[in-house]
Amino acid sequence: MDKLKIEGGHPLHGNIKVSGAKNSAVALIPATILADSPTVIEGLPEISDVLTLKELLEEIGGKVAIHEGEMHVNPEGMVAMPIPNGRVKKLRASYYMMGAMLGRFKKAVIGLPGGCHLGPRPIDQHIKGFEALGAKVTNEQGAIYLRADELKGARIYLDVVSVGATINIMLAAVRAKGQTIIENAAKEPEIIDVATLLVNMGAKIKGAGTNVIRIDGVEELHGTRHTIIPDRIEAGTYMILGAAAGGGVTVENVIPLHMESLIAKLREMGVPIEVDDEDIHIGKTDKLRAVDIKTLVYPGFPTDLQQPMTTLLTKAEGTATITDTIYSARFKHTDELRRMNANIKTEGRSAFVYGPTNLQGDRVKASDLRAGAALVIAGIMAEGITEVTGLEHIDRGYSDLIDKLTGLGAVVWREKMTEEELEQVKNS
Ligand SMILES: CC(=O)N[C@H]1[C@@H](OP(=O)(O)OP(=O)(O)OC[C@H]2O[C@@H](n3ccc(=O)[nH]c3=O)[C@H](O)[C@@H]2O)O[C@H](CO)[C@@H](O)[C@@H]1O
Ligand SMILES: C=C(OP(=O)(O)O)C(=O)O
Repeated sequence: MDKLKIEGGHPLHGNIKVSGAKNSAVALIPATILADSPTVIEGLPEISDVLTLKELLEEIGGKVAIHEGEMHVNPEGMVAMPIPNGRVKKLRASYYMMGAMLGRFKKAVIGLPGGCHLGPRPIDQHIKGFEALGAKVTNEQGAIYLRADELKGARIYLDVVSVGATINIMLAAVRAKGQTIIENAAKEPEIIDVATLLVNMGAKIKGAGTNVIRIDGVEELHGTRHTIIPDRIEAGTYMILGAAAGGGVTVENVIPLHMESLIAKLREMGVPIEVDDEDIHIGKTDKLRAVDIKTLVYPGFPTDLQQPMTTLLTKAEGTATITDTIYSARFKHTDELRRMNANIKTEGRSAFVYGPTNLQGDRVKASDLRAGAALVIAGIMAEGITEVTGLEHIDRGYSDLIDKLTGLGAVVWREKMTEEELEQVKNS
Protein backbone atom coordinates (compact mmCIF):
# COMPACT_ATOMS: atom_id res chain seq x y z
CA MET A 1 0.00 0.00 0.00
CA ASP A 2 1.15 3.52 -0.81
CA LYS A 3 0.88 6.86 0.91
CA LEU A 4 0.94 10.27 -0.73
CA LYS A 5 3.57 12.76 0.41
CA ILE A 6 3.12 16.45 -0.19
CA GLU A 7 5.57 19.26 0.44
CA GLY A 8 3.29 22.23 0.96
CA GLY A 9 3.70 25.93 0.38
CA HIS A 10 4.57 25.94 -3.34
CA PRO A 11 2.32 28.29 -5.34
CA LEU A 12 0.65 26.55 -8.29
CA HIS A 13 0.30 27.93 -11.76
CA GLY A 14 -0.35 26.66 -15.26
CA ASN A 15 -2.95 24.49 -16.96
CA ILE A 16 -4.62 21.30 -15.73
CA LYS A 17 -6.85 19.12 -17.90
CA VAL A 18 -9.97 17.45 -16.58
CA SER A 19 -10.69 13.79 -17.44
CA GLY A 20 -14.00 12.09 -18.29
CA ALA A 21 -16.62 12.09 -15.52
CA LYS A 22 -16.42 9.27 -12.99
CA ASN A 23 -20.10 9.46 -12.13
CA SER A 24 -21.00 9.17 -15.83
CA ALA A 25 -18.47 6.43 -16.57
CA VAL A 26 -19.76 4.25 -13.76
CA ALA A 27 -23.25 4.28 -15.30
CA LEU A 28 -22.24 4.25 -18.99
CA ILE A 29 -20.20 1.06 -18.55
CA PRO A 30 -23.10 -1.01 -17.11
CA ALA A 31 -25.39 0.54 -19.76
CA THR A 32 -23.38 -1.27 -22.47
CA ILE A 33 -24.98 -4.53 -21.22
CA LEU A 34 -28.28 -3.37 -22.73
CA ALA A 35 -27.06 -3.45 -26.34
CA ASP A 36 -26.92 -6.54 -28.52
CA SER A 37 -23.75 -5.38 -30.33
CA PRO A 38 -20.44 -3.71 -29.30
CA THR A 39 -20.21 -0.22 -27.80
CA VAL A 40 -17.17 2.05 -27.54
CA ILE A 41 -16.88 4.62 -24.75
CA GLU A 42 -14.31 7.34 -25.36
CA GLY A 43 -12.50 9.58 -22.88
CA LEU A 44 -12.63 7.27 -19.87
CA PRO A 45 -10.79 8.39 -16.74
CA GLU A 46 -7.99 6.11 -15.46
CA ILE A 47 -9.57 5.30 -12.11
CA SER A 48 -10.11 2.10 -10.17
CA ASP A 49 -13.94 2.33 -10.39
CA VAL A 50 -13.64 1.93 -14.19
CA LEU A 51 -11.37 -1.12 -13.81
CA THR A 52 -13.70 -2.73 -11.27
CA LEU A 53 -16.68 -2.27 -13.61
CA LYS A 54 -14.66 -3.72 -16.51
CA GLU A 55 -14.09 -6.82 -14.36
CA LEU A 56 -17.79 -6.98 -13.49
CA LEU A 57 -18.71 -6.97 -17.20
CA GLU A 58 -16.14 -9.73 -17.76
CA GLU A 59 -17.59 -11.72 -14.85
CA ILE A 60 -20.90 -11.99 -16.73
CA GLY A 61 -19.20 -13.00 -20.00
CA GLY A 62 -18.57 -9.64 -21.70
CA LYS A 63 -15.42 -9.09 -23.77
CA VAL A 64 -13.92 -5.78 -22.69
CA ALA A 65 -10.74 -3.99 -23.75
CA ILE A 66 -9.37 -0.60 -22.70
CA HIS A 67 -6.93 1.15 -25.01
CA GLU A 68 -5.86 4.81 -24.83
CA GLY A 69 -8.88 5.91 -22.83
CA GLU A 70 -11.38 3.96 -24.98
CA MET A 71 -13.36 1.05 -23.68
CA HIS A 72 -14.63 -1.50 -26.21
CA VAL A 73 -17.41 -3.69 -24.86
CA ASN A 74 -18.71 -6.69 -26.74
CA PRO A 75 -21.86 -7.77 -24.88
CA GLU A 76 -22.70 -10.75 -27.12
CA GLY A 77 -21.51 -13.48 -24.71
CA MET A 78 -23.05 -11.90 -21.60
CA VAL A 79 -25.33 -14.04 -19.44
CA ALA A 80 -27.38 -13.34 -16.31
CA MET A 81 -24.70 -14.73 -13.95
CA PRO A 82 -25.13 -13.95 -10.24
CA ILE A 83 -22.56 -11.39 -9.15
CA PRO A 84 -21.45 -12.04 -5.57
CA ASN A 85 -20.19 -9.44 -3.12
CA GLY A 86 -16.41 -9.27 -3.90
CA ARG A 87 -16.02 -6.59 -6.57
CA VAL A 88 -19.55 -5.23 -6.13
CA LYS A 89 -18.58 -4.00 -2.65
CA LYS A 90 -15.73 -1.90 -4.03
CA LEU A 91 -18.02 0.76 -5.46
CA ARG A 92 -21.44 2.28 -5.06
CA ALA A 93 -22.16 2.33 -8.78
CA SER A 94 -22.18 -1.46 -9.05
CA TYR A 95 -25.89 -0.94 -8.33
CA TYR A 96 -26.26 0.11 -12.00
CA MET A 97 -25.63 -3.56 -12.87
CA MET A 98 -29.10 -4.20 -11.36
CA GLY A 99 -30.99 -1.91 -13.74
CA ALA A 100 -28.91 -2.89 -16.77
CA MET A 101 -29.16 -6.67 -16.17
CA LEU A 102 -32.84 -6.44 -15.34
CA GLY A 103 -33.40 -4.49 -18.58
CA ARG A 104 -31.53 -7.01 -20.73
CA PHE A 105 -32.13 -10.39 -18.99
CA LYS A 106 -35.23 -9.62 -16.87
CA LYS A 107 -33.29 -11.01 -13.92
CA ALA A 108 -30.22 -10.29 -11.80
CA VAL A 109 -28.60 -11.39 -8.55
CA ILE A 110 -26.15 -8.86 -7.14
CA GLY A 111 -24.38 -8.35 -3.79
CA LEU A 112 -25.14 -5.13 -1.95
CA PRO A 113 -23.12 -2.17 -3.33
CA GLY A 114 -20.27 -0.45 -1.46
CA GLY A 115 -18.78 2.99 -2.16
CA CYS A 116 -17.86 5.87 0.11
CA HIS A 117 -19.12 5.77 3.69
CA LEU A 118 -21.09 9.00 3.93
CA GLY A 119 -23.73 7.88 6.41
CA PRO A 120 -26.79 5.89 5.28
CA ARG A 121 -27.00 5.30 1.51
CA PRO A 122 -30.34 3.55 0.99
CA ILE A 123 -31.48 2.16 -2.38
CA ASP A 124 -35.19 1.96 -1.58
CA GLN A 125 -36.11 4.29 -4.48
CA HIS A 126 -34.23 2.11 -6.97
CA ILE A 127 -36.15 -0.93 -5.71
CA LYS A 128 -39.47 0.91 -5.71
CA GLY A 129 -38.83 1.73 -9.39
CA PHE A 130 -37.88 -1.85 -10.35
CA GLU A 131 -41.00 -3.16 -8.58
CA ALA A 132 -43.21 -0.64 -10.38
CA LEU A 133 -41.81 -2.00 -13.67
CA GLY A 134 -42.95 -5.49 -12.62
CA ALA A 135 -39.85 -6.98 -10.98
CA LYS A 136 -39.98 -9.03 -7.81
CA VAL A 137 -37.13 -7.84 -5.61
CA THR A 138 -35.89 -9.71 -2.53
CA ASN A 139 -32.90 -9.33 -0.28
CA GLU A 140 -31.48 -12.75 0.56
CA GLN A 141 -28.32 -13.10 2.66
CA GLY A 142 -26.74 -9.84 1.56
CA ALA A 143 -27.64 -10.16 -2.14
CA ILE A 144 -30.47 -8.53 -4.07
CA TYR A 145 -32.49 -10.87 -6.28
CA LEU A 146 -34.48 -9.27 -9.12
CA ARG A 147 -36.77 -11.28 -11.39
CA ALA A 148 -39.52 -10.30 -13.84
CA ASP A 149 -41.57 -12.31 -16.34
CA GLU A 150 -41.71 -9.11 -18.33
CA LEU A 151 -41.02 -5.46 -17.59
CA LYS A 152 -43.90 -3.07 -18.20
CA GLY A 153 -43.65 0.71 -18.32
CA ALA A 154 -45.04 2.55 -15.27
CA ARG A 155 -45.42 6.00 -13.74
CA ILE A 156 -42.84 6.28 -10.93
CA TYR A 157 -42.67 9.19 -8.52
CA LEU A 158 -39.36 9.35 -6.63
CA ASP A 159 -39.86 10.27 -2.96
CA VAL A 160 -36.32 11.69 -2.86
CA VAL A 161 -34.45 13.19 -5.78
CA SER A 162 -31.81 10.54 -6.46
CA VAL A 163 -29.19 10.40 -9.22
CA GLY A 164 -28.69 6.67 -8.69
CA ALA A 165 -32.40 5.77 -8.72
CA THR A 166 -33.14 7.97 -11.77
CA ILE A 167 -30.38 6.33 -13.84
CA ASN A 168 -31.10 2.81 -12.60
CA ILE A 169 -34.82 3.05 -13.46
CA MET A 170 -33.94 4.51 -16.86
CA LEU A 171 -31.62 1.52 -17.52
CA ALA A 172 -34.35 -0.99 -16.68
CA ALA A 173 -37.13 0.91 -18.49
CA VAL A 174 -35.51 1.37 -21.92
CA ARG A 175 -36.26 -2.28 -22.82
CA ALA A 176 -39.60 -2.52 -20.95
CA LYS A 177 -42.94 -2.74 -22.78
CA GLY A 178 -44.74 0.61 -23.07
CA GLN A 179 -44.08 3.99 -21.48
CA THR A 180 -42.31 4.77 -18.21
CA ILE A 181 -42.53 8.21 -16.64
CA ILE A 182 -40.08 9.11 -13.89
CA GLU A 183 -41.39 12.05 -11.87
CA ASN A 184 -39.27 14.06 -9.45
CA ALA A 185 -36.25 12.77 -11.37
CA ALA A 186 -32.74 14.05 -10.65
CA LYS A 187 -31.35 16.56 -13.20
CA GLU A 188 -27.59 15.99 -12.92
CA PRO A 189 -25.53 16.27 -16.16
CA GLU A 190 -24.49 12.61 -15.76
CA ILE A 191 -28.15 11.63 -16.28
CA ILE A 192 -28.20 13.47 -19.61
CA ASP A 193 -24.94 11.75 -20.56
CA VAL A 194 -26.36 8.29 -19.87
CA ALA A 195 -29.59 9.15 -21.71
CA THR A 196 -27.53 10.35 -24.71
CA LEU A 197 -25.73 7.00 -24.87
CA LEU A 198 -29.00 5.08 -24.58
CA VAL A 199 -30.70 7.20 -27.28
CA ASN A 200 -27.73 6.59 -29.60
CA MET A 201 -28.22 2.86 -28.91
CA GLY A 202 -31.82 3.20 -30.12
CA ALA A 203 -33.69 4.00 -26.89
CA LYS A 204 -36.53 6.52 -26.80
CA ILE A 205 -36.00 8.95 -23.91
CA LYS A 206 -37.33 12.49 -23.52
CA GLY A 207 -36.78 14.98 -20.73
CA ALA A 208 -33.43 13.79 -19.30
CA GLY A 209 -32.06 16.79 -17.40
CA THR A 210 -35.55 17.87 -16.29
CA ASN A 211 -37.57 16.48 -13.40
CA VAL A 212 -39.88 14.43 -15.64
CA ILE A 213 -38.31 11.77 -17.86
CA ARG A 214 -40.43 9.84 -20.40
CA ILE A 215 -39.14 6.55 -21.76
CA ASP A 216 -40.86 4.54 -24.48
CA GLY A 217 -39.56 0.99 -24.26
CA VAL A 218 -38.00 -0.65 -27.33
CA GLU A 219 -37.43 -4.34 -28.16
CA GLU A 220 -33.69 -4.10 -28.69
CA LEU A 221 -30.73 -1.75 -28.52
CA HIS A 222 -27.58 -1.73 -30.64
CA GLY A 223 -24.00 -0.71 -29.88
CA THR A 224 -22.70 2.80 -30.54
CA ARG A 225 -19.74 5.14 -29.90
CA HIS A 226 -20.00 7.68 -27.11
CA THR A 227 -17.70 10.36 -25.67
CA ILE A 228 -18.08 10.90 -21.97
CA ILE A 229 -18.62 14.41 -20.53
CA PRO A 230 -15.84 16.12 -18.49
CA ASP A 231 -15.85 15.42 -14.76
CA ARG A 232 -17.44 18.44 -13.07
CA ILE A 233 -16.33 17.25 -9.63
CA GLU A 234 -12.71 16.82 -10.71
CA ALA A 235 -12.92 20.26 -12.40
CA GLY A 236 -14.36 21.74 -9.21
CA THR A 237 -11.63 20.13 -7.10
CA TYR A 238 -8.93 21.80 -9.26
CA MET A 239 -10.76 25.14 -9.27
CA ILE A 240 -10.81 25.03 -5.47
CA LEU A 241 -7.14 24.02 -5.47
CA GLY A 242 -6.36 26.97 -7.75
CA ALA A 243 -8.11 29.32 -5.33
CA ALA A 244 -6.28 27.73 -2.37
CA ALA A 245 -2.72 27.69 -3.68
CA GLY A 246 -2.78 29.33 -7.03
CA GLY A 247 -0.82 31.99 -8.76
CA GLY A 248 -3.12 31.60 -11.79
CA VAL A 249 -4.52 28.17 -12.69
CA THR A 250 -6.48 27.33 -15.86
CA VAL A 251 -8.73 24.29 -15.64
CA GLU A 252 -9.22 22.87 -19.14
CA ASN A 253 -11.91 20.62 -20.62
CA VAL A 254 -14.81 21.95 -18.57
CA ILE A 255 -18.49 22.55 -19.35
CA PRO A 256 -18.84 25.92 -17.55
CA LEU A 257 -22.64 25.54 -17.23
CA HIS A 258 -22.01 22.55 -14.92
CA MET A 259 -19.86 24.69 -12.64
CA GLU A 260 -22.21 27.61 -11.98
CA SER A 261 -22.88 27.01 -8.28
CA LEU A 262 -19.15 26.67 -7.55
CA ILE A 263 -18.21 29.69 -9.69
CA ALA A 264 -20.80 31.79 -7.81
CA LYS A 265 -19.48 30.69 -4.39
CA LEU A 266 -15.81 31.23 -5.31
CA ARG A 267 -16.61 34.71 -6.64
CA GLU A 268 -18.50 35.46 -3.42
CA MET A 269 -15.29 34.52 -1.56
CA GLY A 270 -13.34 37.04 -3.65
CA VAL A 271 -11.69 34.66 -6.15
CA PRO A 272 -11.21 36.24 -9.62
CA ILE A 273 -12.61 33.85 -12.25
CA GLU A 274 -12.67 34.08 -16.04
CA VAL A 275 -14.84 31.69 -17.98
CA ASP A 276 -14.15 30.66 -21.59
CA ASP A 277 -15.98 28.10 -23.75
CA GLU A 278 -14.19 25.07 -22.30
CA ASP A 279 -11.73 26.53 -19.79
CA ILE A 280 -12.01 28.28 -16.44
CA HIS A 281 -9.20 30.52 -15.22
CA ILE A 282 -8.74 30.98 -11.49
CA GLY A 283 -6.81 34.16 -10.70
CA LYS A 284 -4.52 34.87 -7.77
CA THR A 285 -6.09 35.96 -4.49
CA ASP A 286 -4.48 36.99 -1.23
CA LYS A 287 -7.59 37.52 0.84
CA LEU A 288 -10.62 35.24 0.90
CA ARG A 289 -13.97 35.91 2.58
CA ALA A 290 -15.90 33.17 4.42
CA VAL A 291 -19.17 32.09 2.78
CA ASP A 292 -21.94 29.70 3.77
CA ILE A 293 -22.43 26.53 1.73
CA LYS A 294 -25.52 24.34 1.56
CA THR A 295 -25.30 21.23 -0.60
CA LEU A 296 -28.32 20.55 -2.77
CA VAL A 297 -29.30 18.46 -5.75
CA TYR A 298 -28.15 19.81 -9.15
CA PRO A 299 -27.97 22.67 -10.07
CA GLY A 300 -27.36 23.45 -6.39
CA PHE A 301 -23.94 23.17 -4.76
CA PRO A 302 -22.75 19.54 -5.13
CA THR A 303 -22.18 17.45 -2.01
CA ASP A 304 -19.12 15.96 -3.74
CA LEU A 305 -17.40 19.38 -3.57
CA GLN A 306 -18.37 20.15 0.01
CA GLN A 307 -15.27 18.46 1.44
CA PRO A 308 -12.65 20.17 -0.81
CA MET A 309 -14.48 23.47 -0.15
CA THR A 310 -14.12 22.98 3.62
CA THR A 311 -10.34 23.00 3.17
CA LEU A 312 -10.41 26.24 1.18
CA LEU A 313 -12.62 27.90 3.81
CA THR A 314 -9.91 27.38 6.48
CA LYS A 315 -8.03 30.13 4.63
CA ALA A 316 -10.96 32.56 4.51
CA GLU A 317 -11.59 35.44 6.91
CA GLY A 318 -14.65 34.91 9.13
CA THR A 319 -16.97 32.02 10.01
CA ALA A 320 -18.33 29.71 7.32
CA THR A 321 -21.28 27.38 7.87
CA ILE A 322 -21.32 24.28 5.68
CA THR A 323 -24.53 22.26 5.67
CA ASP A 324 -24.78 18.95 3.81
CA THR A 325 -28.45 18.27 3.09
CA ILE A 326 -27.62 15.20 0.97
CA TYR A 327 -25.26 13.23 3.26
CA SER A 328 -25.53 14.23 6.90
CA ALA A 329 -22.37 12.38 7.97
CA ARG A 330 -20.02 13.57 5.24
CA PHE A 331 -17.70 15.30 7.70
CA LYS A 332 -14.96 12.76 8.50
CA HIS A 333 -12.44 15.02 6.75
CA THR A 334 -12.92 17.67 9.44
CA ASP A 335 -11.16 15.52 12.10
CA GLU A 336 -8.12 15.29 9.83
CA LEU A 337 -8.19 19.01 8.97
CA ARG A 338 -8.26 19.77 12.71
CA ARG A 339 -5.04 17.77 13.11
CA MET A 340 -3.56 20.11 10.53
CA ASN A 341 -4.50 23.14 12.68
CA ALA A 342 -7.90 24.01 11.17
CA ASN A 343 -10.47 25.46 13.53
CA ILE A 344 -13.67 23.52 12.69
CA LYS A 345 -16.63 22.37 14.74
CA THR A 346 -19.32 19.99 13.55
CA GLU A 347 -22.88 19.82 14.79
CA GLY A 348 -25.52 17.60 13.19
CA ARG A 349 -25.37 18.02 9.44
CA SER A 350 -23.30 21.24 9.62
CA ALA A 351 -19.66 22.20 10.02
CA PHE A 352 -18.48 25.62 11.17
CA VAL A 353 -15.10 26.77 9.91
CA TYR A 354 -13.43 29.65 11.77
CA GLY A 355 -10.75 31.29 9.66
CA PRO A 356 -8.24 32.15 8.65
CA THR A 357 -5.83 29.53 9.97
CA ASN A 358 -2.47 28.42 8.59
CA LEU A 359 -2.52 24.67 7.99
CA GLN A 360 0.45 22.59 9.18
CA GLY A 361 1.60 19.35 7.54
CA ASP A 362 0.74 16.15 9.42
CA ARG A 363 -0.11 12.46 8.92
CA VAL A 364 -3.73 12.19 7.88
CA LYS A 365 -6.04 9.53 6.51
CA ALA A 366 -8.58 9.80 3.69
CA SER A 367 -11.79 8.18 4.92
CA ASP A 368 -13.50 8.49 1.52
CA LEU A 369 -12.89 9.83 -1.98
CA ARG A 370 -13.64 13.54 -1.57
CA ALA A 371 -12.17 13.59 1.96
CA GLY A 372 -9.02 12.49 0.14
CA ALA A 373 -9.29 15.42 -2.28
CA ALA A 374 -9.83 17.79 0.67
CA LEU A 375 -6.65 16.49 2.34
CA VAL A 376 -4.54 16.73 -0.81
CA ILE A 377 -5.56 20.39 -1.17
CA ALA A 378 -4.80 20.90 2.54
CA GLY A 379 -1.34 19.34 2.09
CA ILE A 380 -0.56 21.66 -0.82
CA MET A 381 -1.66 24.69 1.26
CA ALA A 382 0.11 23.58 4.45
CA GLU A 383 3.53 24.37 5.83
CA GLY A 384 5.84 21.36 5.84
CA ILE A 385 5.19 17.76 4.80
CA THR A 386 1.77 16.10 4.79
CA GLU A 387 1.33 12.34 4.46
CA VAL A 388 -2.03 11.09 3.23
CA THR A 389 -3.04 7.42 3.58
CA GLY A 390 -6.25 5.80 2.37
CA LEU A 391 -5.21 6.29 -1.27
CA GLU A 392 -7.51 3.47 -2.41
CA HIS A 393 -10.36 5.98 -2.01
CA ILE A 394 -8.61 8.73 -4.01
CA ASP A 395 -7.70 6.21 -6.75
CA ARG A 396 -11.44 5.54 -7.26
CA GLY A 397 -12.01 9.02 -8.65
CA TYR A 398 -8.93 11.06 -9.65
CA SER A 399 -7.20 10.15 -12.92
CA ASP A 400 -3.40 10.83 -13.14
CA LEU A 401 -3.52 12.86 -9.94
CA ILE A 402 0.23 13.11 -9.32
CA ASP A 403 1.15 14.03 -12.90
CA LYS A 404 -1.61 16.63 -13.05
CA LEU A 405 -0.59 18.24 -9.75
CA THR A 406 3.12 18.14 -10.54
CA GLY A 407 2.31 19.85 -13.85
CA LEU A 408 1.06 22.83 -11.81
CA GLY A 409 4.24 22.94 -9.71
CA ALA A 410 3.03 20.97 -6.69
CA VAL A 411 5.59 18.78 -4.93
CA VAL A 412 3.71 15.49 -4.52
CA TRP A 413 4.84 11.88 -4.70
CA ARG A 414 3.78 8.35 -3.73
CA GLU A 415 5.79 6.17 -1.36
CA LYS A 416 5.34 2.61 -0.11
CA MET A 417 4.08 2.46 3.47
CA THR A 418 6.41 0.84 6.03
CA GLU A 419 5.31 -2.33 7.92
CA GLU A 420 4.87 -0.19 11.05
CA GLU A 421 2.64 2.30 9.23
CA LEU A 422 0.56 -0.49 7.73
CA GLU A 423 0.02 -1.89 11.23
CA GLN A 424 -1.02 1.56 12.52
CA VAL A 425 -3.52 2.04 9.69
CA LYS A 426 -4.98 -1.45 10.32
CA ASN A 427 -5.50 -0.62 13.99
CA SER A 428 -6.90 2.90 13.46
C1 LIG B 1 -22.05 6.81 -8.43
C2 LIG B 1 -22.65 8.16 -8.27
O1 LIG B 1 -23.11 8.79 -9.20
N1 LIG B 1 -22.59 8.65 -7.02
C3 LIG B 1 -23.13 9.95 -6.74
C4 LIG B 1 -24.56 9.80 -6.36
O2 LIG B 1 -24.63 8.94 -5.25
P1 LIG B 1 -25.97 8.25 -4.79
O3 LIG B 1 -26.48 7.49 -5.97
O4 LIG B 1 -25.72 7.57 -3.50
O5 LIG B 1 -26.83 9.51 -4.51
P2 LIG B 1 -28.33 9.80 -4.84
O6 LIG B 1 -28.41 10.98 -5.71
O7 LIG B 1 -28.96 8.55 -5.32
O8 LIG B 1 -28.87 10.15 -3.40
C5 LIG B 1 -29.27 11.42 -3.01
C6 LIG B 1 -29.96 11.35 -1.67
O9 LIG B 1 -31.09 10.50 -1.74
C7 LIG B 1 -31.02 9.47 -0.77
N2 LIG B 1 -31.56 8.23 -1.38
C8 LIG B 1 -31.02 7.80 -2.56
C9 LIG B 1 -31.52 6.65 -3.16
C10 LIG B 1 -32.58 5.95 -2.52
O10 LIG B 1 -33.06 4.93 -3.01
N3 LIG B 1 -33.06 6.43 -1.34
C11 LIG B 1 -32.58 7.55 -0.76
O11 LIG B 1 -33.05 7.94 0.30
C12 LIG B 1 -29.54 9.37 -0.44
O12 LIG B 1 -29.35 8.82 0.85
C13 LIG B 1 -29.09 10.81 -0.54
O13 LIG B 1 -29.40 11.51 0.63
O14 LIG B 1 -25.07 11.07 -6.10
C14 LIG B 1 -24.49 11.68 -4.95
C15 LIG B 1 -25.21 13.00 -4.75
O15 LIG B 1 -25.01 13.82 -5.85
C16 LIG B 1 -23.02 11.86 -5.16
O16 LIG B 1 -22.44 12.24 -3.92
C17 LIG B 1 -22.36 10.58 -5.59
O17 LIG B 1 -21.08 10.88 -6.04
C1 LIG C 1 -19.39 9.68 -3.13
C2 LIG C 1 -18.85 9.52 -4.31
O1 LIG C 1 -18.79 8.39 -5.00
P1 LIG C 1 -19.62 7.04 -4.79
O2 LIG C 1 -21.07 7.39 -4.85
O3 LIG C 1 -19.18 6.25 -5.98
O4 LIG C 1 -19.19 6.45 -3.48
C3 LIG C 1 -18.24 10.67 -5.02
O5 LIG C 1 -18.03 10.59 -6.26
O6 LIG C 1 -17.95 11.67 -4.36
